[in-house]
Amino acid sequence: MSVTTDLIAELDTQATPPGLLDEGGKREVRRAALTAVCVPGYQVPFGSREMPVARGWGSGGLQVTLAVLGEQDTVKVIDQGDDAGVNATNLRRLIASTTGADQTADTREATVVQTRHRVPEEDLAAGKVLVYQVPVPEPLRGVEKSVIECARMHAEGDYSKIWVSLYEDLVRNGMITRTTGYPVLVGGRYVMATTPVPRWDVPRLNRCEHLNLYGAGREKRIFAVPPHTDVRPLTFDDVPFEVEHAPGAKCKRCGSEDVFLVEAGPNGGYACSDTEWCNRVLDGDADLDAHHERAPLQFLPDAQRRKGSASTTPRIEPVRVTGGPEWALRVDGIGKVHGPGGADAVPGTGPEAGTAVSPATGAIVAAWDVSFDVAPGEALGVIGESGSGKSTVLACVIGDQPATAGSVRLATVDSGETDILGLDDTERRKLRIDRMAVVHQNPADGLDLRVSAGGNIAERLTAAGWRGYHDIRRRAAELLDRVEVPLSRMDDAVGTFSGGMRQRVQIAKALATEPPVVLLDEPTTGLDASVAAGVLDLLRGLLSERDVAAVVVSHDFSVIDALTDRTLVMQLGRVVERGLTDQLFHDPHHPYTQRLVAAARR
Ligand SMILES: Nc1ncnc2c1ncn2[C@@H]1O[C@H](COP(=O)(O)OP(=O)(O)OP(=O)(O)O)[C@@H](O)[C@H]1O
Repeated sequence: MSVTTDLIAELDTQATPPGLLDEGGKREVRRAALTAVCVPGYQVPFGSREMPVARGWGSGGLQVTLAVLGEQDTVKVIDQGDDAGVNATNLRRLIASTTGADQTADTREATVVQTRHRVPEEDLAAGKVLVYQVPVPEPLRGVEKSVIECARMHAEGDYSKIWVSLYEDLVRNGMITRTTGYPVLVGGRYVMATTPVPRWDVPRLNRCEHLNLYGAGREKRIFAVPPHTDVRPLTFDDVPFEVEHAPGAKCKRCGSEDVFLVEAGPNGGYACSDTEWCNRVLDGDADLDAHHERAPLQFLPDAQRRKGSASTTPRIEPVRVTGGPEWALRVDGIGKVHGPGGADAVPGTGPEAGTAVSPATGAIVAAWDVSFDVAPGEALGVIGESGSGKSTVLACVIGDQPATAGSVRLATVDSGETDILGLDDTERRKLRIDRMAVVHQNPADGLDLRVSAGGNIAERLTAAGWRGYHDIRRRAAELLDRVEVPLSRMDDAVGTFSGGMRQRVQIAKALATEPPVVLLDEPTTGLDASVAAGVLDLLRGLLSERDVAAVVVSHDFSVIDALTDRTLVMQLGRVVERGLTDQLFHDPHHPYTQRLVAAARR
């Protein structure tokens, strides 16, 4: 803090205080803060300026405070809960000397309070502003590394990864142990990190009277909880949110029990974290009844409440339609051209031309004019050598690649009337929750290997709206049992599993929401022959006992023969033969099919 201290000493000698933040900068902060107030919980980007404190140590909070303070304001700064700490004292003096605002240590007198770790025990009245110094604004940090993916998840309200992190915490510790930065749903829309306050302060934000402004200098974000906004801590229906509290703990100095307590030091015991409140209680200058009434006592830990309470989450029924088309999935004329020309690149490619490369444009015609449908309870095989275009067709169907031509319909979407290729990315991603599941060749593409087997299944279930912790565990156990993963491994990270077990977990996850369509991309490639045979057996059983429509993509006729009823044979992006799998296997007509069958028989 020596830079800050020197600066303050210099500022103290000047008659007219200079500004630390130019007026343009303040305006930008105020504009961002206004947007943040209009969209509660949303992180608004702003052009964070250099401040005489390190980024991550309060520069965001300082900029917000400087931008909102006027000369008639009175500012208070707390660090941890204490007005007298070095950081708090220096920031308060710096703010007062550069803005002309009055300074105070009394929350009742302050119009703007800057804080790092606490909401003051004295509730802030309407019209007051609480500014937070935010070190980590992103609630998805820790569950998602990509900033772009975090933005997508916020935009789509896709918070299943946060739910999985809460699930994993419960599995490991029997309770949610997360302390600061507890995730909350603000205004029913955005998940926000309540950084850096303890869980004790989280319920106190709900429908509070004052304005909360959060400034993150390093991450260049401002967000807000305006007065009277709903702030709900994320928790499962059957796992109550709890604040930190040790039974019987009270402040050694003032005797308060209904406050946030910290350990008192080497001699043990507890003390108020909010030193102003503690002093006022000792001086008889605190409204104890009003404080007690608003303390988050209904959230005190209660082991009885934690055990076996029933969830209110209704069971999600498999999505099925009656009276619609006979097929569950219908693909018409799918085509994909990599490179220039679109449909104009197609002539001169395909099996007859002996190439997938367009003579006209040089583009690769990965697939063209591929059509099929699959009925509930039926499995369709798509077979071809490497490079024949089968994965491309699958990628177009699931939305991983935009198709150049064709249409894809699901009976469960608008009774098959809507071409799902015309839906936007968000809508297509939602279809993958309970309408259409994929089992990837590489389990790492379908699973988070750091998360437990149960947690991976929980991700799909929470995305589908499941909010009962015990229901989720029961469902995950049922599925893992069905795919023959020992239940003793349910809470182990999938990264510690063998390839065959990972594939089984991926299959369990794909089936978790009973989707009517399942797409399997080389489901046994990469597994040892005996392990692959076990997975094939399992899939055969699962597909026959469920009313799903399956598409199985493989280069191996023995996989197709084991699982499917009908098959398409693909070569250089085109379907060259189709028919009943049995027939194709025993009486292949096309020379290419004959080669594939011969290879499988060898
Ligand atoms: N992004 C891309 N850019 C250019 N060409 C591509 C791209 N992706 C695939 N291709 C080409 O499209 C053709 C079909 O590829 P695809 O991966 O669909 O075949 P596949 O039958 O699934 O093969 P594999 O079994 O090896 O995955 C191949 O010639 C491939 O090189």
